[in-house]
Amino acid sequence: MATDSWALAVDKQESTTDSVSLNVSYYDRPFTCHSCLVEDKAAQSLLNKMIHTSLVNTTNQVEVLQRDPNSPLYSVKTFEELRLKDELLRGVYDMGFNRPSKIQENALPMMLAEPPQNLIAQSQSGTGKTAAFALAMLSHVDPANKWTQCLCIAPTYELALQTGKVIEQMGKFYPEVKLAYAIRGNKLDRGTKLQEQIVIGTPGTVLDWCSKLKIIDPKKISIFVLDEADVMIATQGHQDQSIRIQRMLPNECQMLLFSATFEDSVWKFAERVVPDPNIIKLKREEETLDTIKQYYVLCNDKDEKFTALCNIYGAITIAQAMIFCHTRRTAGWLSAELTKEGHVVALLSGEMTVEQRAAIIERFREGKEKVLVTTNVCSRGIDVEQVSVVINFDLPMDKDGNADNETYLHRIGRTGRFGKRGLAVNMIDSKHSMNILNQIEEHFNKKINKLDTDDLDEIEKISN
Ligand SMILES: Nc1ncnc2c1ncn2[C@@H]1O[C@H](COP(=O)(O)OP(=O)(O)OP(=O)(O)O)[C@@H](O)[C@H]1O
Repeated sequence: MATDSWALAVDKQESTTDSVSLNVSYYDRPFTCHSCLVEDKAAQSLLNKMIHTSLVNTTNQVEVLQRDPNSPLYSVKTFEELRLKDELLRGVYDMGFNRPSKIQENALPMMLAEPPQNLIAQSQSGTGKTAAFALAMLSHVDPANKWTQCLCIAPTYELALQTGKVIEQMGKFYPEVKLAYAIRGNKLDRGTKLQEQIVIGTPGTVLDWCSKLKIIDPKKISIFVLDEADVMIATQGHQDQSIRIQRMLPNECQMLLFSATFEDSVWKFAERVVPDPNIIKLKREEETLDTIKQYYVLCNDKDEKFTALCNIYGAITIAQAMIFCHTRRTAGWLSAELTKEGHVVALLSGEMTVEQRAAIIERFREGKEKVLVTTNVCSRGIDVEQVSVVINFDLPMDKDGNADNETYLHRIGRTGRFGKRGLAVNMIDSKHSMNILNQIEEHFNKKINKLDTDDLDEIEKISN
C-alpha cells in the first residue's frame, strides 16, 4: 500500500523549519530523504485500475513490430472476427464491450495465432490490456484438461485480485474453466495437484507452487503472462522470481508481457523473459502546453494566495479544478478554507488508503465535487482528464528545490486534452518560487504572463 513517505518527509521538514524561523522559506533547503522518493508504483497502478471503470479515450498511435513479416497482421474490428468461443463472446458483450480497443485489436490476433506468438505490449493504464490477455488465456485453455495451463503473475496481492476479477467476469458463461489465486494466505499442501486451468498470483507464491510445493507442473504451462512489468521490476526480488518461473516453462510456452510504461529497465527485463517477441506500443498522446493559457499571480504569503484563488473563483466559471499543494498540511488547510467559503471540495490526502483515494477520485470524475485539492505525491501518475483549470498553489519542484518540469507538464498538460483550451495559474509567494517559475518558462520556452487577481476585468478576460 502507499506509504506516501515523501509527503511525510516534506511535512516533517516543514514543521522543523517552522520552529527555526518563520521568515526562512523551507524551500531554501534541499531535502535529505532521498530514499523517501521511491514511488509506490503498485499503489499508483492499482489506483488507476480502480478509477478506470471504462476505457480511456485515446487517439494514440499504435506501433507494431512483427517478428514474422510474412504473416501480415490482420486487423480485427469486431470481436466476432476473432472467432472467439460463443461463451467468451457472451462474456465480452455482457461486460459492455462493443468492439476491441486499439491494443486489443492489435494484440489479440497475435495472442490467438497458431502457432503461438510471443508478445511485449505497452500502453497506458486503462487502455484494455488486462481484458486482452484475460481473453487470450480463456481462449487457449482446454477445460477438459484438469491441470494448470495458463499462469499469470502480477506484482501485488491486490493487483492479482483485480486481474482475477476480470478473468472471472469474462469467463462468466464458461464455467468449466476454473481460476485459482496463488497469493499469500492461500495455503495448499505440498503435492496437491491443482485442477484449475488458470492461475493468477504473485511471483513468490507462484514460484513456490511451481517448485517447492509442486502444486503446478510448470512443464504443462502453455501461456505465461507477466502483467504490470514496470511495477514488477521495481522490486528486485520479483524480477528474479519472474525469471526463475520463466526458466521452468517449456520452450514452446507462449510468453506475454504487459506494461504501462517502457523505460530502459522494463525493456531489458522484457527481453530476458520474452524470447523473439512481437512488440506493440501504443504511443501516449504527447502532452503539450500549446493549448493552455498559463499565468502567474504574485502574492506575499499563503493567505494572499488564498485570496487570489477566491478572486479567480469569483470572476470566472470554473467547471472543475485541481489544486496542487506541496505539503499535506497546506492541502488540508486550503481545503478547509475553501469549504468555509462554500466550495464543494475533495481532498486527496497522504494518509488515505488506496481504496479511499480511488473513491475520492472517482467522485471527482463523476463531478460530485468541483475542486480537488491534492499534493503531488498523492496524485502522481493518476489520470484525471476532464479538469479545465489547474492551480499550482505551490509550484512543483524536485528534491533539490529546482523546478520539476516533468511534473509541471503532467499537471498542466492534461487540462488541454481533446483540443479543449485549458487554464493554468501559478501562485508565487517567494523569490524561490519565482525562480522556479522562471526555470519552467525557460525549459518550455514559453512566457507565462502575470495576472492581477485584484482586477476582476482582467481575470474575466483570461477565461474567454
Ligand atoms: N473493448 C472494450 N470496450 C469497452 N470497455 C473496455 C474494453 N476493454 C476494456 N474495457 C474497460 O476499460 C477499463 C480499462 O481496461 P483494462 O483494465 O483492461 O485496462 P489496462 O490497460 O489493463 O489498465 P491497467 O494498466 O490499469 O491495468 C476496464 O473498466 C475495462 O472493463
